[in-house]
Amino acid sequence: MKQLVVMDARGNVEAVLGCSEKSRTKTLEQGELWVVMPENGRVLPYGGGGVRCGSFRPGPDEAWYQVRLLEPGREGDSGAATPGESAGLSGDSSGNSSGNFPDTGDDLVLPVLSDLADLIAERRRTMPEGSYTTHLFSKGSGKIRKKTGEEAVELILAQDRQEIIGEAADLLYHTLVLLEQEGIRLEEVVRELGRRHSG
Ligand SMILES: N=c1c2ncn([C@@H]3O[C@H](COP(=O)(O)OP(=O)(O)OP(=O)(O)O)[C@@H](O)[C@H]3O)c2ncn1[C@@H]1O[C@H](COP(=O)(O)O)[C@@H](O)[C@H]1O
Repeated sequence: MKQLVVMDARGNVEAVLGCSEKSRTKTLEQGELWVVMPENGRVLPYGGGGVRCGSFRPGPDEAWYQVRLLEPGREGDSGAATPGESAGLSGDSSGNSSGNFPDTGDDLVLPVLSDLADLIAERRRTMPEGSYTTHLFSKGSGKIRKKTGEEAVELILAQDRQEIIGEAADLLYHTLVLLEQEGIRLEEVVRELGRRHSG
Protein backbone atom coordinates (compact mmCIF):
# COMPACT_ATOMS: atom_id res chain seq x y z
CA MET A 1 0.00 0.00 0.00
CA LYS A 2 1.21 3.51 -0.81
CA GLN A 3 0.71 6.70 1.14
CA LEU A 4 -1.76 9.24 -0.18
CA VAL A 5 -1.27 12.94 0.60
CA VAL A 6 -4.65 14.66 0.43
CA MET A 7 -4.58 18.40 -0.30
CA ASP A 8 -7.56 20.72 -0.24
CA ALA A 9 -8.43 23.01 -3.15
CA ARG A 10 -5.95 25.64 -1.94
CA GLY A 11 -3.08 23.16 -1.72
CA ASN A 12 -3.03 22.75 2.07
CA VAL A 13 -2.34 19.22 3.25
CA GLU A 14 -5.38 17.97 5.15
CA ALA A 15 -4.63 14.27 5.60
CA VAL A 16 -2.22 11.47 4.82
CA LEU A 17 -3.98 8.15 4.30
CA GLY A 18 -3.43 4.93 2.34
CA CYS A 19 -3.85 4.19 -1.34
CA SER A 20 -4.22 0.73 -2.88
CA GLU A 21 -4.83 -0.35 -6.46
CA LYS A 22 -8.51 -0.77 -5.58
CA SER A 23 -8.94 2.68 -4.00
CA ARG A 24 -6.99 4.29 -6.83
CA THR A 25 -9.13 2.62 -9.51
CA LYS A 26 -12.37 3.61 -7.78
CA THR A 27 -11.12 7.18 -7.45
CA LEU A 28 -10.12 7.45 -11.10
CA GLU A 29 -13.37 5.82 -12.30
CA GLN A 30 -15.64 7.99 -10.17
CA GLY A 31 -13.65 11.21 -9.86
CA GLU A 32 -14.39 11.02 -6.13
CA LEU A 33 -11.76 10.16 -3.57
CA TRP A 34 -11.53 6.68 -2.07
CA VAL A 35 -8.87 5.86 0.50
CA VAL A 36 -7.54 2.92 2.48
CA MET A 37 -7.80 3.15 6.25
CA PRO A 38 -4.33 2.04 7.35
CA GLU A 39 -5.52 0.51 10.63
CA ASN A 40 -7.83 -2.07 9.04
CA GLY A 41 -7.12 -1.93 5.28
CA ARG A 42 -10.74 -1.04 4.47
CA VAL A 43 -11.37 0.94 1.29
CA LEU A 44 -13.76 3.79 2.12
CA PRO A 45 -15.00 6.98 0.47
CA TYR A 46 -13.09 9.98 1.81
CA GLY A 47 -15.14 12.32 4.00
CA GLY A 48 -18.10 9.95 3.84
CA GLY A 49 -18.35 10.21 0.05
CA GLY A 50 -18.84 12.69 -2.76
CA VAL A 51 -15.47 14.46 -2.35
CA ARG A 52 -14.36 15.28 -5.89
CA CYS A 53 -10.70 15.24 -7.00
CA GLY A 54 -9.09 17.92 -9.15
CA SER A 55 -5.91 15.96 -9.76
CA PHE A 56 -4.52 12.61 -8.70
CA ARG A 57 -0.92 11.92 -9.47
CA PRO A 58 2.18 10.07 -8.30
CA GLY A 59 4.48 11.83 -5.86
CA PRO A 60 8.14 12.28 -6.77
CA ASP A 61 8.94 8.79 -5.55
CA GLU A 62 7.25 5.38 -5.78
CA ALA A 63 6.01 5.36 -2.21
CA TRP A 64 3.06 7.72 -2.48
CA TYR A 65 0.43 9.58 -4.45
CA GLN A 66 -0.90 13.08 -4.04
CA VAL A 67 -4.44 14.21 -4.66
CA ARG A 68 -5.85 17.72 -4.79
CA LEU A 69 -9.53 18.12 -3.97
CA LEU A 70 -11.85 20.42 -5.87
CA GLU A 71 -13.71 21.66 -2.84
CA PRO A 72 -12.61 23.00 0.54
CA GLY A 73 -11.77 20.53 3.30
CA ARG A 74 -14.50 18.92 5.35
CA GLU A 75 -13.26 19.42 8.83
CA GLY A 76 -15.64 18.06 11.40
CA ASP A 77 -17.40 15.87 8.84
CA SER A 78 -18.46 12.66 10.49
CA GLY A 79 -17.81 10.58 7.39
CA ALA A 80 -15.93 7.33 7.25
CA ALA A 81 -12.48 8.70 6.51
CA THR A 82 -12.05 12.19 7.79
CA PRO A 83 -9.02 14.48 7.60
CA GLY A 84 -6.51 13.86 10.34
CA GLU A 85 -7.72 10.37 11.13
CA SER A 86 -5.28 7.49 11.28
CA ALA A 87 -1.87 7.13 9.62
CA GLY A 88 -0.27 8.36 12.82
CA LEU A 89 -1.09 11.98 12.16
CA SER A 90 -0.17 14.52 14.78
CA GLY A 91 -3.11 16.84 14.13
CA ASP A 92 -3.69 19.74 16.51
CA SER A 93 -7.10 20.81 17.70
CA SER A 94 -6.91 24.28 16.13
CA GLY A 95 -7.76 22.99 12.68
CA ASN A 96 -4.50 24.47 11.39
CA SER A 97 -3.45 22.47 8.35
CA SER A 98 0.17 22.39 9.50
CA GLY A 99 -1.02 20.14 12.32
CA ASN A 100 -1.94 17.55 9.73
CA PHE A 101 1.62 16.93 8.63
CA PRO A 102 2.83 13.47 9.50
CA ASP A 103 6.02 12.96 11.46
CA THR A 104 7.77 12.41 8.15
CA GLY A 105 6.72 15.95 7.07
CA ASP A 106 10.18 16.54 5.58
CA ASP A 107 9.13 14.36 2.64
CA LEU A 108 6.42 16.89 1.80
CA VAL A 109 8.52 20.04 1.79
CA LEU A 110 9.54 20.05 -1.85
CA PRO A 111 6.36 18.50 -3.29
CA VAL A 112 4.18 21.11 -1.57
CA LEU A 113 6.43 24.00 -2.65
CA SER A 114 6.68 22.69 -6.16
CA ASP A 115 2.92 22.11 -6.39
CA LEU A 116 2.34 25.67 -5.20
CA ALA A 117 4.85 26.97 -7.77
CA ASP A 118 2.94 25.07 -10.49
CA LEU A 119 -0.35 26.58 -9.33
CA ILE A 120 1.17 30.07 -9.32
CA ALA A 121 2.41 29.55 -12.90
CA GLU A 122 -1.07 28.39 -13.88
CA ARG A 123 -2.62 31.48 -12.26
CA ARG A 124 -0.29 33.62 -14.36
CA ARG A 125 -1.34 31.82 -17.55
CA THR A 126 -5.07 31.87 -16.88
CA MET A 127 -5.46 34.92 -14.58
CA PRO A 128 -8.72 33.69 -12.95
CA GLU A 129 -10.88 36.29 -11.23
CA GLY A 130 -10.90 36.34 -7.43
CA SER A 131 -7.39 34.90 -7.12
CA TYR A 132 -4.89 36.82 -4.99
CA THR A 133 -2.09 35.57 -7.26
CA THR A 134 -3.90 37.03 -10.28
CA HIS A 135 -4.16 40.30 -8.34
CA LEU A 136 -0.37 40.33 -7.82
CA PHE A 137 0.45 39.49 -11.46
CA SER A 138 -1.99 42.11 -12.70
CA LYS A 139 -0.14 44.77 -10.68
CA GLY A 140 3.25 43.66 -11.98
CA SER A 141 6.83 43.30 -10.85
CA GLY A 142 7.00 46.43 -8.66
CA LYS A 143 4.03 45.36 -6.56
CA ILE A 144 5.30 41.79 -6.24
CA ARG A 145 8.73 42.96 -5.06
CA LYS A 146 7.15 45.42 -2.62
CA LYS A 147 4.87 42.74 -1.15
CA THR A 148 7.79 40.30 -0.84
CA GLY A 149 9.78 42.97 1.02
CA GLU A 150 6.82 43.65 3.34
CA GLU A 151 6.48 39.95 4.09
CA ALA A 152 10.21 39.72 4.90
CA VAL A 153 9.85 42.61 7.35
CA GLU A 154 6.73 41.04 8.90
CA LEU A 155 8.73 37.84 9.39
CA ILE A 156 11.59 39.52 11.22
CA LEU A 157 9.10 41.37 13.44
CA ALA A 158 7.09 38.24 14.28
CA GLN A 159 7.39 37.17 17.90
CA ASP A 160 5.70 33.93 18.78
CA ARG A 161 6.23 30.59 17.10
CA GLN A 162 2.87 30.45 15.28
CA GLU A 163 3.27 34.01 14.02
CA ILE A 164 6.76 33.21 12.69
CA ILE A 165 5.42 30.12 10.88
CA GLY A 166 2.59 32.15 9.33
CA GLU A 167 4.86 34.98 8.20
CA ALA A 168 7.46 32.55 6.82
CA ALA A 169 4.67 30.88 4.80
CA ASP A 170 3.58 34.28 3.45
CA LEU A 171 7.17 35.07 2.50
CA LEU A 172 7.71 31.73 0.76
CA TYR A 173 4.49 32.18 -1.23
CA HIS A 174 5.41 35.73 -2.32
CA THR A 175 8.94 34.56 -3.17
CA LEU A 176 7.48 31.91 -5.46
CA VAL A 177 5.32 34.56 -7.14
CA LEU A 178 8.41 36.74 -7.60
CA LEU A 179 10.36 33.84 -9.13
CA GLU A 180 7.50 33.12 -11.54
CA GLN A 181 7.33 36.80 -12.49
CA GLU A 182 11.06 36.70 -13.29
CA GLY A 183 10.82 33.43 -15.23
CA ILE A 184 12.98 31.55 -12.69
CA ARG A 185 12.04 27.98 -11.79
CA LEU A 186 12.05 26.81 -8.18
CA GLU A 187 14.36 23.99 -9.25
CA GLU A 188 17.03 26.55 -10.19
CA VAL A 189 17.01 27.96 -6.66
CA VAL A 190 17.00 24.50 -5.09
CA ARG A 191 19.88 23.48 -7.34
CA GLU A 192 21.84 26.53 -6.17
CA LEU A 193 21.14 25.62 -2.55
CA GLY A 194 22.22 22.05 -3.24
CA ARG A 195 25.43 23.25 -4.89
CA ARG A 196 26.27 25.37 -1.83
CA HIS A 197 25.25 22.64 0.57
CA SER A 198 27.40 19.98 -1.06
CA GLY A 199 30.33 22.35 -1.65
N1 LIG B 1 -0.01 30.63 -0.06
C1 LIG B 1 -0.73 31.58 -0.40
C2 LIG B 1 -0.68 32.84 0.29
N2 LIG B 1 0.07 33.26 1.32
C3 LIG B 1 -0.32 34.54 1.54
N3 LIG B 1 -1.29 34.91 0.67
C4 LIG B 1 -2.01 36.17 0.59
O1 LIG B 1 -1.11 37.21 0.79
C5 LIG B 1 -1.81 38.32 1.32
C6 LIG B 1 -0.93 38.95 2.35
O2 LIG B 1 -1.70 39.77 3.17
P1 LIG B 1 -1.53 41.35 3.18
O3 LIG B 1 -2.49 41.85 4.20
O4 LIG B 1 -0.09 41.70 3.31
O5 LIG B 1 -1.98 41.77 1.71
P2 LIG B 1 -3.41 42.23 1.20
O6 LIG B 1 -3.84 43.43 1.96
O7 LIG B 1 -4.37 41.06 1.18
O8 LIG B 1 -3.05 42.59 -0.31
P3 LIG B 1 -2.54 43.95 -0.94
O9 LIG B 1 -3.75 44.81 -1.14
O10 LIG B 1 -1.50 44.54 -0.01
O11 LIG B 1 -1.94 43.53 -2.24
C7 LIG B 1 -3.15 37.80 1.87
O12 LIG B 1 -4.20 38.27 1.03
C8 LIG B 1 -2.99 36.29 1.76
O13 LIG B 1 -4.23 35.66 1.42
C9 LIG B 1 -1.53 33.89 -0.14
N4 LIG B 1 -2.38 33.75 -1.20
C10 LIG B 1 -2.42 32.56 -1.83
N5 LIG B 1 -1.63 31.48 -1.44
C11 LIG B 1 -1.74 30.21 -2.13
O14 LIG B 1 -1.64 30.42 -3.52
C12 LIG B 1 -2.46 29.51 -4.21
C13 LIG B 1 -3.35 30.26 -5.19
O15 LIG B 1 -4.17 31.15 -4.47
P4 LIG B 1 -5.16 32.14 -5.24
O16 LIG B 1 -4.34 32.80 -6.28
O17 LIG B 1 -5.68 33.11 -4.22
O18 LIG B 1 -6.22 31.28 -5.82
C14 LIG B 1 -3.28 28.74 -3.17
O19 LIG B 1 -2.68 27.49 -2.99
C15 LIG B 1 -3.12 29.59 -1.92
O20 LIG B 1 -3.14 28.79 -0.76
